[in-house]
Amino acid sequence: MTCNILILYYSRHGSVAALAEKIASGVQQAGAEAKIRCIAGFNQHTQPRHPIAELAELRDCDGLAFGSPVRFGNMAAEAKAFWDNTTSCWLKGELINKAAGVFTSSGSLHGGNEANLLSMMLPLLHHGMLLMGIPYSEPELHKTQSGGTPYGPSHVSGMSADTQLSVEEQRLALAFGKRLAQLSMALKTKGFST
Ligand SMILES: Cc1cc2nc3c(=O)[nH]c(=O)nc-3n(C[C@H](O)[C@H](O)[C@H](O)COP(=O)(O)O)c2cc1C
Repeated sequence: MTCNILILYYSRHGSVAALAEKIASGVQQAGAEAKIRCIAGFNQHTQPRHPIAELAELRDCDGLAFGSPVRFGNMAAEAKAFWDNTTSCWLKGELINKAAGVFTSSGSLHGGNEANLLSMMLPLLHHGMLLMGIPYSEPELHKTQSGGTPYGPSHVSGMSADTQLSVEEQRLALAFGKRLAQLSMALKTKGFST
């Protein structure tokens, strides 16, 4: 049985995209298929790093990782606009009982990355998704001096918008991807997710 995990993100400068790629590696290590798709910018003139997401890809996924940078303590407007266009999906309950988690990147350590992760969960809860994060059995959660939270993977990009992830941020993103894939496979095998 194949299990498709959609890694859906918005990123302007590449930090959230770098986390998406690490999460995809974790998904693949767990034996599931990782599909990375980005949300288009409102004024996008450059070629996106990954294909633009289609609503059908959201409908068809078995599990979802959703990423956005922090914008004034909240998700980017582009990411919010994507969810505001998912009413047809919500009306049919197409995401109910599918596993999901969130990831982010912020400029500063206390610039709202945890608040953003929590608020990014709200549309997923309205869609009936089953949210997961990162357990403290992951040793890097105790050690990280930058990103990586129990609410989901994160990166602190600093004033220079550095897209290089720390070792701990990378390992936590990988562990999150693996856990999301394992949970999605278990839900699908048991027939709990549709
Ligand atoms: C309009 C705007 C608002 C932002 N607000 C915050 C913020 O509230 N807290 C923070 O730490 N960083 C903030 N940032 C910085 C971004 O979250 C940070 O650079 C992030 O790593 C960008 O991710 P990306 O490289 O995937 O685009 C903001 C950036 C912009 C452009």
